[in-house]
Amino acid sequence: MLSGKDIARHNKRDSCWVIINSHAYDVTDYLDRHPGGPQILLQYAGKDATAVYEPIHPKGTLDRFLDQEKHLGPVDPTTYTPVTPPIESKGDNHASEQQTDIPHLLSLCLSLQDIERTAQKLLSKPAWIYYSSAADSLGALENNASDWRKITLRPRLMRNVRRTDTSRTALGCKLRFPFFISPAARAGLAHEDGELCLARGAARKGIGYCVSSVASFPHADISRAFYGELKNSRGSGIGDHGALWFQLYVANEKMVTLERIEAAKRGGYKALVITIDSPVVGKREEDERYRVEVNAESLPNSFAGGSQEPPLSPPSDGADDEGDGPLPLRGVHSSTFNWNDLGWIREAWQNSGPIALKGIQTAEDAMLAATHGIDAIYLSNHGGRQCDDTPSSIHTLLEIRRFYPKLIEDRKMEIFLDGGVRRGADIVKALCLGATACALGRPFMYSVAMGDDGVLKAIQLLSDEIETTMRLIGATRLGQLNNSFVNTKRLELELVDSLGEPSPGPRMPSKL
Ligand code: HEM
Ligand SMILES: Cc1cc2nc3c(=O)[nH]c(=O)nc-3n(C[C@H](O)[C@H](O)[C@H](O)COP(=O)(O)O)c2cc1C
Repeated sequence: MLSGKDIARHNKRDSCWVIINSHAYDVTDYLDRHPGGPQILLQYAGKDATAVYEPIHPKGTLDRFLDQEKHLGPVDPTTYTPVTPPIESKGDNHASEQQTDIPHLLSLCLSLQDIERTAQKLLSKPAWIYYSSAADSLGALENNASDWRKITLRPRLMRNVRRTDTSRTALGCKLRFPFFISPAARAGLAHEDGELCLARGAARKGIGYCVSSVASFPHADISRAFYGELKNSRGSGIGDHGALWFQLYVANEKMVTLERIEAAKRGGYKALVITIDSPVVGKREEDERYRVEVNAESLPNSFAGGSQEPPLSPPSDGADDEGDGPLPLRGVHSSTFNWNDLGWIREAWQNSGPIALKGIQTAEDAMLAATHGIDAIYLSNHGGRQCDDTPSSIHTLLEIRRFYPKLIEDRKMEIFLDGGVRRGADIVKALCLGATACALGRPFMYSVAMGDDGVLKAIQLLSDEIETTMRLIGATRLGQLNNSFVNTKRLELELVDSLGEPSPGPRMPSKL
């Protein structure tokens, strides 16, 4: 068995070992390929990195990304000092007492905002920061929250609205309600069952769940949880509704992307939702601040004199157009991914279901998606976590309506929206303007803090609100919703006067 002393000797760039969960790993050759950058690995060179590693990486990361020969074996735990994050692990409340009374807490949740407030008390500090953070000055996040209110409803009255039908088909799957769970990484930070809670909840209630590439559980387990629950729901009339889709991040290494697509096919995921808004990861300052604090307190000397870069700053000077060389700053996913990569992705997916592009923020890119034969566009600014001061998805929908109305009228491409959706009325507004369905990210992550019951409650709250709003504006079926039910004037004042060229710009062959 190795000892802490053996590991401590490998504390430099030319030989860098770390301890994770009492096992040693040689990451020397992995330094420049590490999506979180080499700096953070070098800070922990020769030391125990478990406390920082664990909350960030999905289970199985070491097996998937680090060659087996670099797994050096167990380290005697009496021979080194584990580094633990000094910051208290829970939020600002008595979480352990409260966790025992989840049913009571849920009974007090009458809206998604209530679920968020309750989750803030239950979640660990790193989980709360990771879920709630957004990019830069939070401008995009604020647009997401405020734009829904700029559209008002125009109720038509004196209609028989006793019975409503809220079902819809999206990406070839039947849904009981016109919303689904947005892909969000690392649900395991909120609950030990993480994504499994979301999968079971979606199946039980007959809604869609688009699972992140970066899930805390293997995609096969999530799919088993979903289809297992769907089978149990048969007979209740719900079992033929519900959908499991796969969100794809195109990775720096083509092999990793191909493996993800294979996992999606094997797991019976019915659509591929490719995220296009993340050539680099946004500058989320709360996340970065937390890491700096943890590192500074665990390793007091590593920031002496402020001379070192914060951990998420790998060298950016060598980034080039060829897709090789060091990763660009915050280059967690592929930064060369472009329209010409759709060819090999399609080939690998082999028509296993529709393909959607997630992260469209302009009418030009919506048009380009149509010319590339994409089945669905998913308007989103990533919950304000990527580029700051970007338009909300409902703003982008209005832009498309103004400049390319045919994209909506033809109904050849389905249209999804997410970002700041917190009320059933928001979803009704989007549907009035031509959206197929809406999705929610953070509210569902917060609901996971209360396990399966939390997820079911979030779905129930939202579906109740949709039905009530439909009745109050005089609609009984989703097909009846149209733009006469909404006043969009305020938000339309903010639209651009003209568009740029809907061309992909300079010719960009695939570099992957
Ligand atoms: C030892 C083997 C390691 C492997 C194979 C590995 C692998 C990965 C992978 C695949 C990602 C991308 C995950 C994603 O897309 O969210 C990542 C991100 C990251 N890793 Fe590691 N990692 C290792 C060790 C560490 C250690 C020891 C630390 C810190 C002490 C660390 C800190 C980070 C950070 C900060 C990110 C960026 C997370 C984000 O902003 O999304 N990693 N790593
Ligand atoms: C914690 C968190 C993790 C996310 N992870 C992913 C991801 O892995 N893939 C992706 O395409 N989008 C990801 N997103 C963006 C969501 O899919 C979605 O666009 C966003 O959360 C919608 O905004 P909302 O949180 O206001 O509902 C993430 C969002 C959050 C909050």
